[in-house]
Amino acid sequence: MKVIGKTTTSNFTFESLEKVRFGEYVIAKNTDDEDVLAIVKNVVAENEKFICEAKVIGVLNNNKISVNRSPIKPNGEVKFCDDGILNNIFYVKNGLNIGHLLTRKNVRVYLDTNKLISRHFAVLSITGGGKSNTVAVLCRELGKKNASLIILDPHGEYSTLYHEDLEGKVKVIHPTVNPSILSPEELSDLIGLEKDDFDKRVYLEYAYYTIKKEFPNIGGMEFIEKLENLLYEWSKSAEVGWEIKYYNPLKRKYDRRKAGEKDFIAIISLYDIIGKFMIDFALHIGDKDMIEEFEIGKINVVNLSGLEVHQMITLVSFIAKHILSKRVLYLKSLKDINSPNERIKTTALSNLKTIEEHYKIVIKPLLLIVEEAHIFIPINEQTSASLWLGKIAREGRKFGVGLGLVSQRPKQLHPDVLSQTNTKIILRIVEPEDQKYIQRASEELGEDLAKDLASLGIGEAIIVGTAISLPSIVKIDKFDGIYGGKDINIVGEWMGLDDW
Ligand SMILES: Nc1ncnc2c1ncn2[C@@H]1O[C@H](COP(=O)(O)OP(=O)(O)OP(=O)(O)O)[C@@H](O)[C@H]1O
Repeated sequence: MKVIGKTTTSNFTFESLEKVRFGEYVIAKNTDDEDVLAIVKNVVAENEKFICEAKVIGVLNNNKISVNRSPIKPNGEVKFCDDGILNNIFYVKNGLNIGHLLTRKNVRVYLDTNKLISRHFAVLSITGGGKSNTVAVLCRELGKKNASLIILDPHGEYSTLYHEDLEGKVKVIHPTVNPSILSPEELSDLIGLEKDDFDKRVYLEYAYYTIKKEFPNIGGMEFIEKLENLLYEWSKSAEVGWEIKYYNPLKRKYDRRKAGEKDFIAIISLYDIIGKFMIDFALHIGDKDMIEEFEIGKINVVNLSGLEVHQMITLVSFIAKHILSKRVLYLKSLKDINSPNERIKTTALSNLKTIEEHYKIVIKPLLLIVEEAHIFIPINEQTSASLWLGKIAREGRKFGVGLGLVSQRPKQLHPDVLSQTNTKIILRIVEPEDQKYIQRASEELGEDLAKDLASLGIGEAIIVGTAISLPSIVKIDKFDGIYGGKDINIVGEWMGLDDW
């Protein structure tokens, strides 16, 4: 194969008598006689020849790639890059072995585990493109490294996650929340109060602090029942225009408030909402703190299926907030135990004891994978979940809390958070708007790769970012275990009716 026509430092054309495919890796010499690795970006068949346009990747030395500063030697020889060189380029020690180069079945592609997690990542594709399979393969690889994972799973796709390498490592968590450890704000969100429903939110807060004051040790459903009873009493007082007595935590004393018609309406509708919440959410109200259930070194799958969106958002916000804050507190306490200040040291020791007893998962770095991330980090509003997931995206790297966003609606994802995901695993994206949106969120995804997105097959991904040696098209392994992602065989189930 031979270079033809003019060349530059970044592109050249060559002709070949043997077949060359898009995405193929070749080596040519530059004018400093260095080996330059390039990737075929376009092939034109002309009579018996193939005219190929190649894009320079960089100068090859000892399997490392450096910037190419000299034009490709005109009329120089071009040869296929052999698998051995590519395997060395794409191998990463302690990396995640997720698949092979699309054009090279024998070249395995590894992702750098530390860079993938510490700098966050996103898995994006149209529905059916292979996101869940990709996440399952990542779990398989991370499980081998005893990773601490939390998967927030709105469709319950990972509750059936099984692989022989993950024996005993998958823990499915039925999301329960103890309302008495939520903030009044979180509890208002959880029962479905609108952000601007101030009247109800104020009375919920009054009732919340009054019950906390009068029954400091109750939790779970008992706490909600006490709230409901108090609201009922208040509604009776408000109905006849009496005063309402409530505990004010700021003044640390009881206050009184004259209740009128407007208050009565707010209180009685709040009472009804709480009653409905107790019925709809009963299975998710507990007196334990869900965070205590997460186990270190395991894949903790929080099955959110069956919940309403506002309930999912509140639970995800609660998990993200408490995971980050407990991890930060743990690391701070590890430093504070060496403080000369006795009070700081004692507090730190007590915090470490509590965390090591109840919240082991934050003792080591951990990864939070958010499926259907566009629900929780929407472009058009600041939800309580996006507040805390955004904090993890911005600050998590310092504390060893990684974020993995999975979405089939990239352009509905908040751009600030998507752009914080340094590595992008992008499966088939057909919508030009989605392609442009992803491109704006990741500088490595050049025009040439972006236009390939629509032609990717199932499980074929363009991977860009710091966790992969080179931006590449990778065929992700088909997960050789079980997860909930396989398509339902609709006609097979219908035809099976004959046997009913
Ligand atoms: N890398 C792959 N190799 C072979 N088949 C794959 C691969 N990835 C996914 N598939 C198959 O494609 C189908 C859809 O996969 P998957 O559920 O991962 O897609 P998805 O993008 O998560 O879809 P959804 O958005 O509906 O969850 C499944 O039947 C799966 O077995």
